[in-house]
Amino acid sequence: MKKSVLFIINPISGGKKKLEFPAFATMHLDLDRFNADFVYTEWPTHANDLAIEAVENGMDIVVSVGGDGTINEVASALEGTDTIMGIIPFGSGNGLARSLNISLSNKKAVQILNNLHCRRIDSGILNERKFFNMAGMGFDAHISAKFAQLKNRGLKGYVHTALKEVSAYVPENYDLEIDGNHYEREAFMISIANSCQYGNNAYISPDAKLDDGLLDVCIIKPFPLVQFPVVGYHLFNKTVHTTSYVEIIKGKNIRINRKQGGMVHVDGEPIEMDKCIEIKVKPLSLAILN
Ligand SMILES: Nc1ncnc2c1ncn2[C@@H]1O[C@H](COP(=O)(O)OP(=O)(O)OP(=O)(O)O)[C@@H](O)[C@H]1O
Repeated sequence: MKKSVLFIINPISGGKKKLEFPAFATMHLDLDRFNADFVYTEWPTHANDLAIEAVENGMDIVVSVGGDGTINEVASALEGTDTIMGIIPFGSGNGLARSLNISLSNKKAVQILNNLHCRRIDSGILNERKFFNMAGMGFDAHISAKFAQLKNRGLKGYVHTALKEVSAYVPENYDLEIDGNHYEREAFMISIANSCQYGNNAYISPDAKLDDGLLDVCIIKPFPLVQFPVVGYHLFNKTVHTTSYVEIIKGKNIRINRKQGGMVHVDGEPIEMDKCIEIKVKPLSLAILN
């Protein structure tokens, strides 16, 4: 029997037009195996509504056509259900797709769906908000909030925003409890990594595995601004965890107390939250075509 598949397309992700996508996907999809439908999101969070509806309607597969934010909305609906997720990377950073080795070529990404090969990955939950690639607080959450206001998405916009904001940013103090152990740290930012990278092959936690039942708490300590290019070099060289600026602690149950409430991000989507953050891992809770 043919599998029903719904493609949920974010028209703005990655700053790329996607008007041709349904015709393109139909051309490369194995139509002996799939009945395909396509829908464009019309507002932020719409992908989540559409994916919830698809699960209720008994769709076999829902494909996110977008970046990590779109994946987050779709996967949040699919996680813990029998509906399988597919990914066509069309974002700015594509962190999860890259970590899963899903090709950035649209044609190859569609052909991956044809194989119907499925794997399960862990997900994280941060104060009731699910995440699948990366969550965090501190500088990157601050940048996510600024970036969300930009019309011009993409790596260039992100780097430009980060460079503009970094000199004025003040590191914060955090109390952490990770699987019962306590730590007090001053940090430029804290990333909770399910996958190994933020996106664009910036590897914050090169050893992180998507299916090990663990999250990697990456504490990025304050560093002199002149070291910014050095830290950047190590990020892209998969060696940042060997520098004195990054400490990584793996765990399942994580509690982080800040001095005051502020921005947090889940898969790059900024959210204002209270000062206490509780994070848990849900092992192997999402099935993905890969
Ligand atoms: N029709 C729409 N109009 C405006 N915003 C939308 C629409 N559909 C989705 N969005 C929002 O677009 C934002 C960006 O999506 P997404 O994260 O997938 O792309 P990206 O940021 O370019 O890529 P990445 O996260 O991989 O860097 C999300 O916050 C999502 O809620």
